Amino acid sequence: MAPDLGLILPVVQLGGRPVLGACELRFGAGQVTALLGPSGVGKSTLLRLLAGLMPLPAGARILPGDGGTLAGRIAWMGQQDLLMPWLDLRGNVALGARLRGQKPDLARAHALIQSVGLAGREKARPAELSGGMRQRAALARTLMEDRPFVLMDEPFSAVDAPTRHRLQGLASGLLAGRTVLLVTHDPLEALRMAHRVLVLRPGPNGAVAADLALPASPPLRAATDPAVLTAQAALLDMLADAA
Ligand SMILES: Nc1ncnc2c1ncn2[C@@H]1O[C@H](COP(=O)(O)OP(=O)(O)OP(=O)(O)O)[C@@H](O)[C@H]1O
Repeated sequence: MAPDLGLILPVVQLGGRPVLGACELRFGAGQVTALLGPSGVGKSTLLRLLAGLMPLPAGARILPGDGGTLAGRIAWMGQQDLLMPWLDLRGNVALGARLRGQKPDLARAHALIQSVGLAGREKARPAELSGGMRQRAALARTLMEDRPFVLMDEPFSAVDAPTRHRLQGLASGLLAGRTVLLVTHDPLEALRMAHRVLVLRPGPNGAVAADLALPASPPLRAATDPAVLTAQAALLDMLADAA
């Protein structure tokens, strides 16, 4: 199982204004932690800081539970599939290794393509795939990296609701055992997939408005689960108040 992940942040300033309040967070080992909050609260900023896509402010610390660093141990999946239009599906899934000048493990690529339900489409270019298929390809490419930490920034928001529902199920199974941060605007997605939901709030006075540990039952939860529906209503209220 992947280690847990600690993050200590002072107030994060962007463009001369505070975005994320100071916080000390620990994301559970092998768990999915969902990050919700109003638009602009700093959810993507938090992921970008962890991914090294922006400089850490003075005093910030990233603390993987095994004492190592995050370098080379993060996979990223975003809202856009970022598939290369000139590569076929297999080429896209195996892209990371090729970019690093390594020989891709094509057997692994094939197995992942199968597990996301795209067997037989290996030669298809992205333009020949539906939006949901492209996100499944992006999921396979993310998992191809086989990293313990996975950062997901609204990974399913660009697809229709039934496709999103299926992708949540697929991703939950395939991400098991990894330490995942999932940014989403969708309370139901958070409640179905996550072990824990953090609601972020704007301003400098502490980044976390609510910290919900979800019932012990592992993801994926049923959308019809009464506990999920009650928590969904509470989260929607909380997000509406914070917006
Ligand atoms: N490089 C930057 N320079 C200045 N301001 C920035 C920069 N990056 C982000 N911001 C601002 O920081 C705030 C937080 O942005 P961020 O994208 O993290 O929010 P978010 O919670 O992910 O929003 P959304 O839910 O709309 O995607 C926003 O007001 C944004 O305009």
